[in-house]
Amino acid sequence: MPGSASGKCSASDTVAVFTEVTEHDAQALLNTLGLGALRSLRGIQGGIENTNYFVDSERGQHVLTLFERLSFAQLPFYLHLMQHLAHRGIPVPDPAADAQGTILHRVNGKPAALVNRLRGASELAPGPAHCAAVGAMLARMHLAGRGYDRHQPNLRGLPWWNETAPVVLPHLEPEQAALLQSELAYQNHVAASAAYAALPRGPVHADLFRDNVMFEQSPGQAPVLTGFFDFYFAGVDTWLFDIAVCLNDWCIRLADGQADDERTAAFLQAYGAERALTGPERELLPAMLRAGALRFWISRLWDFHLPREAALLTPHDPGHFERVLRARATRLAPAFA
Ligand SMILES: Nc1ncnc2c1ncn2[C@@H]1O[C@H](COP(=O)(O)OP(=O)(O)OP(=O)(O)O)[C@@H](O)[C@H]1O
Ligand SMILES: N[C@@H](CCO)C(=O)O
Repeated sequence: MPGSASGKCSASDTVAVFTEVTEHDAQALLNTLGLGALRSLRGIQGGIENTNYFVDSERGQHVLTLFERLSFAQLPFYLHLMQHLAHRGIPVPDPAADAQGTILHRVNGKPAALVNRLRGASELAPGPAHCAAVGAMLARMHLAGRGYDRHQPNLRGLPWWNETAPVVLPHLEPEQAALLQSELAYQNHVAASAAYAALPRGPVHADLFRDNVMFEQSPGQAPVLTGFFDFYFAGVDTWLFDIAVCLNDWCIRLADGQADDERTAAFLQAYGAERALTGPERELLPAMLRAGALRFWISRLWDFHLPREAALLTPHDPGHFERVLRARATRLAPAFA
């Protein structure tokens, strides 16, 4: 298949990279990590960026990821962040270390990590209780990220929007191009403001959509958040940007891109109970909601019009985030809890 000598096609006969891992390869890694005998190994077909396997060992249930795009040089920031957060009680996958403390490994020539498997499942139709759980855990994660000593900017931040907008603009209708250019100009203006400079910042997830959170749910009980995962767009940015990305997914009606007030209030109230927003954060929330929509509109346009080889089973709909941006640009800020 194109782009992956060792790859095979997924069930949907697409060209996403998927590297075969044998039981022998998996056992060798488990030996390195002191995790005992392999009990089972099963490929996960869901992902579009990486090769993922469920691995059961004598010591527990894990997920093995072979990174198809990220390099050995890029990965330590993400993996050590996950370790830092996990060791501070945030439910995120904790990369298993060998006797020397190494958490980035090599399997079939690819960079690889083995993490604990989170219990539960994603909730793709969240209610206020799910949004509250995500808001509270996001605030706890931000606070737990203080003191993380590696630095990598959000690689999908303002400089990337400025670089990528000219690449996608030729593919847009004039009215869409005007919206993109005016919003970009506005975001450059916001980023140069004193209020923006005063925003608290640190490591952020930056892609905490519904499909990157797990819950366990029993009938009649409140949902229990069992983990955040897929940290491979994380970087150092404003905490408010992370909040905006979440509000734009968890608290939006997917049908029309409009905010859902009840879910928004639940999210913000729960976040604020763990960490009160500062004055500049309250001031800039409407601008950052627009920034969060712009970020995913641009990346989806880029994926849609300039698909990379061996990626993207189904490009996400860029029109959704165009609608979210239009809605955010014409609506007043959400009420604060
Ligand atoms: N630590 C984990 N615990 C439980 N399940 C996991 C874990 N990591 C990944 N998964 C499962 O594997 C699937 C694919 O993982 P992930 O979303 O990270 O794939 P990806 O190809 O890296 O990224 P994406 O498709 O989101 O761009 C997830 O939807 C989830 O079901
Ligand atoms: N969450 C992104 C996909 C990349 O993880 C999107 O919905 O466009």
